[in-house]
Amino acid sequence: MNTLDQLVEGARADLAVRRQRVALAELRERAQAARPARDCAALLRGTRGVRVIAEVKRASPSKGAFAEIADPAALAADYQAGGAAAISVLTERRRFGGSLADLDAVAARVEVPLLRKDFVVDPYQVWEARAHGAELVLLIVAALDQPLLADLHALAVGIGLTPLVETHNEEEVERALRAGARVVGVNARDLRTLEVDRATFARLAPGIPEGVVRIAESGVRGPGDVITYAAQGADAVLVGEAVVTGGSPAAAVAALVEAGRSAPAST
Ligand SMILES: O=P(O)(O)OC[C@@H](O)[C@@H](O)c1c[nH]c2ccccc12
Repeated sequence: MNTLDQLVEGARADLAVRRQRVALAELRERAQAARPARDCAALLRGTRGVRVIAEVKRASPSKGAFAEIADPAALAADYQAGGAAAISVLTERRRFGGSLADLDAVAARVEVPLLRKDFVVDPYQVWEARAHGAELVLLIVAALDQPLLADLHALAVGIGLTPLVETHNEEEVERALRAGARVVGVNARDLRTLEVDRATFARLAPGIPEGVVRIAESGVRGPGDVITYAAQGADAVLVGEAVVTGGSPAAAVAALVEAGRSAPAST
């Protein structure tokens, strides 16, 4: 089984436990009581420069554990202070060390939109995202067949969430667009093999139409990579490891934001 298959299997097993504890009806009530979600596609579109989405990330399948993060809300507040346009919170427990409790804590502290980052394969998880304060939800094309991708996308949009639809090759971009994606992520890391190829964004970006938000994900090491992605047409970059493992997360984010702001527009 490849890594992505393992992650999806683990996410399904954890989901089965949560489903026993919290009924869908209860989640829906909490989702309806949540504050109104904003149109995050509009917020992320880089009319002037590239936006930065910073991620709360303790561990990864490729690196193992690399950051303690005892207080995810404090880290998120640092990201916000550094100028992050949105914050990604990993809620996958087994390999990334995240949880919905992290998402709750971050939601209580910051104003910027939150992305629920997980292996979403069931409508229940989309409702959970909204109930726990997210305004964006990750949908990974490689983990979903086309009807399920389209259904989850429609559900997310229907309850006010902005889906970030993650792709890794041309066929997945085509499927993302067919499902109605307005925000497309290009992951430089292949979740099946965990290999990073930073040329992926440049290859796929031309196939993502004008008007659809393009996000370069994974493997951003610093301001230089932000400038490169800006020139290739990125509206935003999604960065985890580089902003958690440096000394000051706020300063690390600020340096990326500054690079994104001053980067020459691609068009
Ligand atoms: O830590 P990095 O290399 O900056 O990557 C962040 C983010 O792109 C990565 O965590 C990620 C991208 N897509 C995912 C899907 C699931 C889990 C994690 C991810």
